[in-house]
Amino acid sequence: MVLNPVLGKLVSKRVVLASASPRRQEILTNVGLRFEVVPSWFKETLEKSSFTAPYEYAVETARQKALEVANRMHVKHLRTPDVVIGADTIVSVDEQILEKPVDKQDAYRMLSRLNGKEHSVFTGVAIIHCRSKDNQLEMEITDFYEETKVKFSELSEELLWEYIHSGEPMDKAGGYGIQALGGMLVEYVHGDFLNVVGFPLNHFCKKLAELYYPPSKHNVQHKKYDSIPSVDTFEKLSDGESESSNFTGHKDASKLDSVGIYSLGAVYTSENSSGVRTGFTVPLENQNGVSQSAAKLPSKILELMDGFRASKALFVASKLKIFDHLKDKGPMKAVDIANDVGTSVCGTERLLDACAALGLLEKTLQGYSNTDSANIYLTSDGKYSLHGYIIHSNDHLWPLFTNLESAVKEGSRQNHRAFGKKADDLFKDYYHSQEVKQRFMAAMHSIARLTARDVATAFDLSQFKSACDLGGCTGALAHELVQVYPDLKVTVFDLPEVIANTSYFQPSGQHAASVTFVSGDFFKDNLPEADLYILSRVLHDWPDEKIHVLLSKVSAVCRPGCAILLAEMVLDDEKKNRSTALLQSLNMLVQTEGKERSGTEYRALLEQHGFTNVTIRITGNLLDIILCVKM
Ligand SMILES: Cc1cn([C@@H]2O[C@H](COP(=O)(O)OP(=O)(O)OP(=O)(O)O)[C@@H](O)[C@H]2O)c(=O)[nH]c1=O
Repeated sequence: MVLNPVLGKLVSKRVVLASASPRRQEILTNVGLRFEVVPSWFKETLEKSSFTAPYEYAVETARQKALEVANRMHVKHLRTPDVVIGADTIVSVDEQILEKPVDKQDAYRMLSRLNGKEHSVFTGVAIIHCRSKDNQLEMEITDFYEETKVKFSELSEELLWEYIHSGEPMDKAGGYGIQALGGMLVEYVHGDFLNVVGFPLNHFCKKLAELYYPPSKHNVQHKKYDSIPSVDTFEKLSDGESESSNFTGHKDASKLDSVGIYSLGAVYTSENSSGVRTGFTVPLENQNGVSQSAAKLPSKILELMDGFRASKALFVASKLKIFDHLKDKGPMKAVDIANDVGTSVCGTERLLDACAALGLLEKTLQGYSNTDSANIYLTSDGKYSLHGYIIHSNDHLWPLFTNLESAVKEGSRQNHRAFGKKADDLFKDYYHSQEVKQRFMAAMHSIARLTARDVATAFDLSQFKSACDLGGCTGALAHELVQVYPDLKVTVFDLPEVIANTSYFQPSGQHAASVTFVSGDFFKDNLPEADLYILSRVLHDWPDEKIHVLLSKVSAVCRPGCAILLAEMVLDDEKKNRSTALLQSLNMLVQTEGKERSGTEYRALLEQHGFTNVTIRITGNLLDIILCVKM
């Protein structure tokens, strides 16, 4: 649950935490923020002597961490994040900056320096708002730092070594963790405790308040919040505001400009720490005149309750090909669109308005037109069209999901309830009619196009000369692979009824000849020879028993030095963090005998078939990638 309305502003945005620190992830998760974790590859090697104050070093490192991730995601991935958050925590004592110790001796040196003294912990934070315009990444960076003073007691050598041998110091700035055993070393803390742990949550919320809710014009002299505004302030300020997930052009940004806190391109403001804490409740009087707390809007729950309405609005607009119409003819008035697609004017107008409010369309005096992302993702011939998957979601997944309750009660797929017939396996359902088969193939093609770059580039695959994409359907991934690795030859292996229908999806181009199609059933038939076997979104369709059949066949033809590459949504071991993947697992429940699995579960499946050196790359996108070279 999002407790804080300021954090609520991030709910509809794609937020990325550019940090591998489990503490930062926990602090932000605990307050209900939803985000993806994409650890930064920025090496913390800035020249310390070039900074006049230690906090400047922390802020600059935080900026570089966040910038590296924002740039990498923009270049590598198809969806630029809306917000990237980076942070860097350092300990400063006697004008020296202490980061994470490299070994036990280093930890000892650090802790000895801190022994019996007061030191400062600085966390620099950078918040980058991103948007992609004409394929260029535009960023607005805001940053700040927080200082907390910590004093260590006089500690004996014995205790210091005992602490070092616990292993706790190694991944922590200054060589201690105040939140755990290291708490025993500390005499006092002045300032924000969470800042020491790795993330100054309070200051972060104030910064967001400043960004998203700048003071109103009549109050413009108060340029900065030194407290977090109360709920009613937010509601008044945010009245009528639409929460587009693709950042600006969005109203928040124009508000930022109008009050001059920062402006597009003019980058960032820094400020020092401000320690005021205030609560979030708004006092109200009940009928007896007794003060009580106002009910906070459970925005997350309301959003979930409405989720199906938004999905269905998108589905219907896609089915009616409204985005295709607007791409060719927009901007158009509702009445003209209704005439063209043969729908009622009043219904069409409501649908268009809802789509505009959801950020899918733009509404101006001239009429409705597509947003940039509608042109790319929602038109049926868009560069990364999701049209096929949206129609599949509407026509196939929607009826299945209406039977989710039965699926949960019975623990099994619901195809018979949704479509009135029982098929032995998943693909028989899809391939019983030409229409359903083509719809399903278009859906798989949509997702494969969108994810292919990640699958192809998560690992360097240039040592492989041939690959076989098992269940490779239309060949979308195969074509991406041969673009990235021009020397690679890829065989797409899929059921005969699929292979017979792939021609519609083939691109023309110089590498097209490097992709060939072979029909067969990977559970029964011989597999083509290859150096690399790829299973992208295949294993999640099947129960463990069937996966063992498939992996043993792959293992049998896989020579030493050859490899297997899996692309799946990989769950965290505790199965509690990735809602997209966990919902996908429900999707598997309603229609297959498969499920989404954790890294440990995939590792265990692979290891049973001689694939022992498994590397898992969490991409932060739709699919994570697992590579395993056979020894
Ligand atoms: C003083 C103190 C620090 N830490 C951790 O120290 C790391 C600092 O290193 P960083 O470079 O800022 O972050 P990182 O862990 O390398 O992650 P990244 O953001 O990917 O660079 C962060 O983890 C913090 O929690 C604690 O957990 N407790 C404490 O009391």
